Amino acid sequence: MSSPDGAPLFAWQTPSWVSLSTAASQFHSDPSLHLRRLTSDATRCGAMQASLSVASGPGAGSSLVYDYSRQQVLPATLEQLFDLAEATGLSRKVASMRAGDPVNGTEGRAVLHHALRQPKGEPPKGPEGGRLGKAHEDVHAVLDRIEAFAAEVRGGGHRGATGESIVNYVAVGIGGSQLGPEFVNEALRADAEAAAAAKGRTLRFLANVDPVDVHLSLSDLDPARTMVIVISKTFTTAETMLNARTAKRWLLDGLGKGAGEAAVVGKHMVAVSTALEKTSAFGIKPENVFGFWDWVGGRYSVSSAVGVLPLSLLYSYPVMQKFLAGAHDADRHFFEKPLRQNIPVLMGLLGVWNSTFMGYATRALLPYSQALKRFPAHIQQVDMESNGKRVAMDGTELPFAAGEINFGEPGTNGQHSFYQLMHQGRVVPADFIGFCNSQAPMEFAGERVSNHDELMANFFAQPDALALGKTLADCESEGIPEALRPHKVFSGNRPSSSLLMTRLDAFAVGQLLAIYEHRTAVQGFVWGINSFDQWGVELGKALAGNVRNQLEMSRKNKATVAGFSSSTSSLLEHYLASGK
Ligand SMILES: O=P(O)(O)OC[C@H]1O[C@](O)(CO)[C@@H](O)[C@@H]1O
Repeated sequence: MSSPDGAPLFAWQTPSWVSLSTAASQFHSDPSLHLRRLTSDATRCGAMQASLSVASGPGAGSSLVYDYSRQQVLPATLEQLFDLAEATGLSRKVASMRAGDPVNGTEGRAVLHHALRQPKGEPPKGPEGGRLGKAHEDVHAVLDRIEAFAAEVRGGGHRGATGESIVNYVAVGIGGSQLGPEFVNEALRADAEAAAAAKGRTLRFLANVDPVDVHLSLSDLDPARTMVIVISKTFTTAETMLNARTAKRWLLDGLGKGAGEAAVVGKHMVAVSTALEKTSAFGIKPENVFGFWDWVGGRYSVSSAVGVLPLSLLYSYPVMQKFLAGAHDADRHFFEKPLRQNIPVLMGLLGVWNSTFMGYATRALLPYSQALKRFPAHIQQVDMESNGKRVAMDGTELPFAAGEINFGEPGTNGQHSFYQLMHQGRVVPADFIGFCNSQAPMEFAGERVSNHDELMANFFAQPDALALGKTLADCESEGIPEALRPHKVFSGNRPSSSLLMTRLDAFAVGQLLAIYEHRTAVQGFVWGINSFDQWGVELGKALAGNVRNQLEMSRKNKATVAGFSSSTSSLLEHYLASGK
């Protein structure tokens, strides 16, 4: 992006930025732009939907409707957002990412998580075919190995050191090496096909270095029937490495005496990493290591071996192939649909509108599906680690706050928790996600139980409660006592979008993942930041290293606490004096 004289042009220097700022002021000051009025316009609402239908393959017959008519936008606002997208080179940047250019500038890396989902035998075409072709071959070489390994373990060909079949899998990893796989695991637990394939097997996630997490993950498992999967892109993450060493000791303690260390590690420990020399140094055999590549960011890695290996052990490889097919379906939609019908683009532009122009810093992810209970946590990392940045691609300080604060819980649980604030306190734009069919429909004595309809009644009602509100006049006409009326008024005009999908199966989980991954990229591209690095996590890690050394020295040699801020020194002294 550059100005006529060739100088770089930042998003905030474009004419669309100025017109969007003006439009936002109007939305905040003009009562005629209240959502109560905007949503009464059926033509406007009808135009504010985009969809994705699947005609054939594993997702055949499913569809996804994205309704954004309850966003505080007019058709003209949307046009201004598309102008901003054009002025900031969104389509060019998306094409660059697809082609494998190093769009992660500070690390000089390509960003190709979409290549992880490209179907076998269909290498990406185009001028970059050579580079992408190699990535495609590498991806499928690993997927083929996962398919064979999962079949071997699940079929009893690969047994433990004492000859028992391995039915428990403990995935040791943190951040992107845990949250994505955990979300997909939860999403499929009640899916009939996945649940049948997982019968008699368990998958747990050990992330926290807290010994309580280690205890809860391992203590009731039989090591003879357990496989530990160490998942770490870098194989240096302090928490994961410590937990991996602890898990190794737990296995050796339980099995090592008869079987010997090499047999125990060889049969019970596998790894997923890009750092193959480090996995060897840890003692994991090369044939038990499943690789991925520096062009897969940790938070974008669930469709690599990071997610596909542990979830194939639990649910079988064919189930995970459906997940990858769903993600690929949404990738194609993102790369090929025009901006105005493109769901991740619409979501991303509305995210920019709400956070940057309307001033709403927070957004809620509200799946009306218990199976998606870990989806908000996963997207929280995808989005906040990607877009929580302070400078533009070239290092220029941003004159606005990029990124959004993401949080969420499944409905209807959240309604009994934080929705009060969303209805009468702060404005929190929300994404409602619902399904036309339940994963677990219930019937007793031939009679359909209405739980899913009850759940979905809330999915449909809440966006209107937020948008339309309830006026003082409504309260009067309901005969509410005067003193109570102000407390029962809902100002409304609170934006949300609704995503309605046919069903939640492995294919749909893949679609949902890819849509939200791409939404985050869109926002980063428009803001002009690098959504694919994460330097902001480094400082805390370095300081923890200093504290770790101090604790060791103080415990061993009674060394006095030195070199910290006075607040930390005082707390450390208290910790050392009071803890064991
Ligand atoms: O997979 P690794 O290298 O252990 O990293 C785990 C997580 O740590 C982070 O680097 C942040 O600390 C994330 O980006 C990443 O997902």
